[in-house]
Amino acid sequence: MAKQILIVYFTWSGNTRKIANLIHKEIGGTTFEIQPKVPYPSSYNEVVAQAKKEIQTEYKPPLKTKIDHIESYDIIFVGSPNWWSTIAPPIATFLSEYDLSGKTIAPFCTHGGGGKGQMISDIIKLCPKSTILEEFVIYGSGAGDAQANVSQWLHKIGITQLKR
Ligand SMILES: Cc1cc2nc3c(=O)[nH]c(=O)nc-3n(C[C@H](O)[C@H](O)[C@H](O)COP(=O)(O)O)c2cc1C
Repeated sequence: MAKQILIVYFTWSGNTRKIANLIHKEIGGTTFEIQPKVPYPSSYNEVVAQAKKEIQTEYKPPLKTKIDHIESYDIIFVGSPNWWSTIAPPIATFLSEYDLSGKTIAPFCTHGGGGKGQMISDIIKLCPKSTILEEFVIYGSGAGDAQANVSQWLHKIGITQLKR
């Protein structure tokens, strides 16, 4: 039976959504944009300050909506922008709230020059019982033109299931 694929991501300015859409274009599956119950401010300075506080205190913001039947998915793509060298807090909430043990996680991230930072080790910490595949990392503003890179990565990690 075909593996069930879920593509979960958080985005503040749209870059990570672009990668999620490119993954979906290649392999299909279900996409889900994680949103916190209380939206982040739209001002850059304000969101940077709020994110710093949340990350320092390991705050996990409540999420707006629940994902139904997470147990039915085998492979979960998890996308986040690099926020203060780690995953955005709503992604930390997602990884903590759902039981992802035994599942395969394919992380992807966009950044503003700092690369993946500690994002992958932080994902591993929150999902000790999942198999974490090699990550996809890209500079944020290049996200829209990344189809070839995304395709190459999907082949490398062996997920090439076609949309049906
Ligand atoms: C609150 C905040 C913190 C950020 N911290 C970092 C950082 O530590 N390192 C980095 O390379 N980029 C950082 N960035 C830049 C984002 O990672 C980058 O612009 C990313 O592509 C944004 O993704 P999005 O459009 O999906 O929100 C930060 C951006 C924001 C808004």
